[in-house]
Amino acid sequence: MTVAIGINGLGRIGRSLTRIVAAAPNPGVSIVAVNDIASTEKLAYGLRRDSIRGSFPGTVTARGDHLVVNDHAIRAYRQERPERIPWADQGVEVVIEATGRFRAGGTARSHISHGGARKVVISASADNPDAFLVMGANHTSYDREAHDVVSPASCGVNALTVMAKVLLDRFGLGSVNTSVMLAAQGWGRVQDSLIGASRDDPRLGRATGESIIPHNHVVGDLVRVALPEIGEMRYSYYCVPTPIGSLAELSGQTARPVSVEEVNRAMAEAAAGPLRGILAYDPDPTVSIDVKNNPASCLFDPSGTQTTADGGVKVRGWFDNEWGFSNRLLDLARLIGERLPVPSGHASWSAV
Ligand SMILES: NC(=O)c1ccc[n+]([C@@H]2O[C@H](COP(=O)([O-])OP(=O)(O)OC[C@H]3O[C@@H](n4cnc5c(N)ncnc54)[C@H](O)[C@@H]3O)[C@@H](O)[C@H]2O)c1
Repeated sequence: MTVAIGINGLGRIGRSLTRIVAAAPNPGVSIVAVNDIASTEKLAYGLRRDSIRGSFPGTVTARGDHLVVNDHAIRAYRQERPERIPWADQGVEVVIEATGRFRAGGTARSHISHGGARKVVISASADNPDAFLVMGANHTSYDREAHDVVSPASCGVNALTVMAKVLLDRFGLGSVNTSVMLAAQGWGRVQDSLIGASRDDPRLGRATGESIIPHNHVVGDLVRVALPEIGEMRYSYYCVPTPIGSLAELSGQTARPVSVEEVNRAMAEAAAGPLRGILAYDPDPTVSIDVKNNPASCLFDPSGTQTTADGGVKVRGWFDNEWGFSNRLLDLARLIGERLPVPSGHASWSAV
């Protein structure tokens, strides 16, 4: 089946979603509507020209209130408030909320209560969603009746969680400490500017090209939401000036001493087996730009593995913070869209 999706916000994430869907031979989703505060002409330009990904491999034009991607016409709305977007008019089932402005579960819910969509996926570590669902870790806990607004947490959480899951399942894992180095974001500032800095942390308004900027991201708490067995965690998060490509490192204590070879074999087996497509494994010496366009949540780097005789372990993974995460958003939209509950009075509704 094909899930009809709408995207609110055609920025870095929204454009990645559009490119991924356009390039896939059988994406399982169809983008039927988008919304942004930018004009349709600007949205088309933003898809055609991209400083990180290069020119669009196909055609994108603005035609009235539609964005035409290759031969596919997408209704483009221009509303500033989520409750004003008439998703139901286009048959949108799942909205991907990707503006970064409406991260609160309550606000995002208006895509359903006012816009007529069935479900919402927030493209960020949202505030108070019905569930945090990390693909490969706890996505099977999705409850189609109870979960209307879900969040896949963040790109860093996804990268850490899949490595933690392999270690936890194979060797037991506790006393976990993590670091994420996140590539530049759209909200970053070229010069110091404290006005409009994201959230309350003034350091996020500092010039991104000049510094490694610590950030109080709740990454560890969200890994624990996906993997509660992991227990207490400590975590650090840094914004770094690379344009794309981010790094996640995780250390902890295994239940018994393990060797570097055992850890790397476990990761390689998971990447070829149960976590195929979500965890990738590459023994070639890697730097951050090498992960560009990689669709996995985490590209495991075996050269980063270290162990100690008393059960200490440290692992390293790379992730394309836009591309990998956008692939997970689409995985989640498919998972949810294919399990939509039957509305009362529709006994023979499909996709049950
Ligand atoms: N970029 C990444 O690497 C990344 C990775 C994971 C998660 N995220 C999260 O995804 C969200 C979006 O990030 P992004 O990098 O795509 O941001 P972005 O700034 O590139 O894009 C945001 C888009 O939303 C539009 N917009 C702003 N206000 C709007 C409104 N009121 N109504 C409709 N559209 C509006 C903007 O015009 C822009 O096109 C953020 O919450 C971010 O934390 C980003």
